[in-house]
Amino acid sequence: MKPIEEYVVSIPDFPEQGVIFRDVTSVLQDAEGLHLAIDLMQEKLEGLDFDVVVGPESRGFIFGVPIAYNLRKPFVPVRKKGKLPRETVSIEYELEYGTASIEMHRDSIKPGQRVVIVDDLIATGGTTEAIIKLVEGMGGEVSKVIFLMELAGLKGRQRLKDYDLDSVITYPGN
Ligand SMILES: O=P(O)(O)OC[C@H]1O[C@H](OP(=O)(O)OP(=O)(O)O)[C@H](O)[C@@H]1O
Ligand SMILES: Nc1ncnc2[nH]cnc12
Repeated sequence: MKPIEEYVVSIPDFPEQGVIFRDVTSVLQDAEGLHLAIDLMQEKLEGLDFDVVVGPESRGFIFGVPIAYNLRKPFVPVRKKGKLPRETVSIEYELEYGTASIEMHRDSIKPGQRVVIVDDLIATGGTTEAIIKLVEGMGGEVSKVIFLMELAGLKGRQRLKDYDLDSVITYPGN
């Protein structure tokens, strides 16, 4: 089997000049790549006691749900603004390119619950920082944050230095 890094196709200048887009679809469209990605991410949670997996729309859903299912945990989606039907908590944040607003249902995390956040990629860390604020605002504790890919040059890890963060593939730049 190929190493996981070889399944990722990198596209320069997408969606704008200067960004190197690390395309997760190239991993997903290969049966071995998909299997390996989920297994390697899940390994990062071995021995960890926690209550719930939280993942952001849309690429966080792809990895968060199978990991939650395999470990028999609930999955709580973080959605882009205006999609959730019940009472929400929301927050605005900045991305590597542009700004966004995300929401969670207000009753989705109970005080004291230990949360694992799962996403495909950390760039600036803005998305994860926003999710952490929502989770902690509801009284949850963030036990760990895991990614398939980390763009180390964008310093998301430093931004989230108070949290236990792990990734499968690290790119030194962006
Ligand atoms: O560390 P950051 O700078 O916050 O960037 C990383 C986030 O950006 C991407 O999602 P995006 O908001 O593009 O949404 P998508 O998954 O729907 O494509 C990616 O899936 C992460 O969630
Ligand atoms: N460089 C990048 N590649 C893929 N997804 C991203 N999300 C934010 N930055 C990204």
